[in-house]
Amino acid sequence: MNQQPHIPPAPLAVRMTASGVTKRFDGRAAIEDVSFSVDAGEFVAVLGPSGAGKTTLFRCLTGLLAPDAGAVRIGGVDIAAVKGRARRRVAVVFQQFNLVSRLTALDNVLAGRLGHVPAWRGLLRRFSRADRLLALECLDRVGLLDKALQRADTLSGGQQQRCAIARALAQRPDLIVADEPVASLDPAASAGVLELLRGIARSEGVGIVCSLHQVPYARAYADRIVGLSHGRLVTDVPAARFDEAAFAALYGAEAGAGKF
Ligand SMILES: Nc1ncnc2c1ncn2[C@@H]1O[C@H](COP(=O)(O)OP(=O)(O)OP(=O)(O)O)[C@@H](O)[C@H]1O
Repeated sequence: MNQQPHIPPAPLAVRMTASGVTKRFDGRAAIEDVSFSVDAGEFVAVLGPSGAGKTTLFRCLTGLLAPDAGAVRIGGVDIAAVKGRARRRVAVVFQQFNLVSRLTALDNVLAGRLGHVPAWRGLLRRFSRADRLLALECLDRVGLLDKALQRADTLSGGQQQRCAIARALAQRPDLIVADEPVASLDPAASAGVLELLRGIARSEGVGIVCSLHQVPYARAYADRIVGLSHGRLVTDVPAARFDEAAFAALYGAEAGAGKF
């Protein structure tokens, strides 16, 4: 297998735009009037204290929740208006990887093709040669080609997350939404996964939105940082400009500069 697998990049014009997104529960806004965009090839980190609305925002970005006001457009399409397989425009990477433990890494990555193949093929796991080759290329891209036939539950945490990223890539999405993808990993594995995500944004042209708890990771790996506080977007700056004042504005001065 080639050292640098050729996975064709998503069209460069594609990006995510959230405009005026508001979601209320029992009349109370979990997020309110949130607007930001992600360009193709861009890695955007979402920061914010617990309860700020990150989960609600991410559920709106993936189309799982329909906003009460505003819209999320991916490649110009309102994601809340598309159903089922059409949601393949957005791939999700989860904190707990969400792999099928008894399946091989390759079979897990092939699950990323389910939105592209006829339902009967998916049910019978009859994937085409082209799909299998693409899945292998995605495993190669994340450095796991030699683990393709290994059961997912025999992989390390970092390898499992890489496998989940390969599954997301196999979906050929316009946007990858990574929901605290390193919260379950040790520092070395975390750095590897974030490095990989940043590289994928660059080389595959996909947009990446990634929630993180550790501010230093966001500053080190993201292109831009958006900050949510009490459901509102209070920060949207290039990562290099996210300074101690921005940190204090987001988390409160008492949060402690040690976390910066
Ligand atoms: N299904 C729901 N029903 C009622 N209230 C909800 C629901 N989901 C979220 N909320 C409320 O919306 C607000 C934002 O919650 P959300 O889970 O989006 O925050 P978060 O930033 O993801 O927090 P954390 O980092 O702790 O997971 C909270 O006040 C929460 O109680």
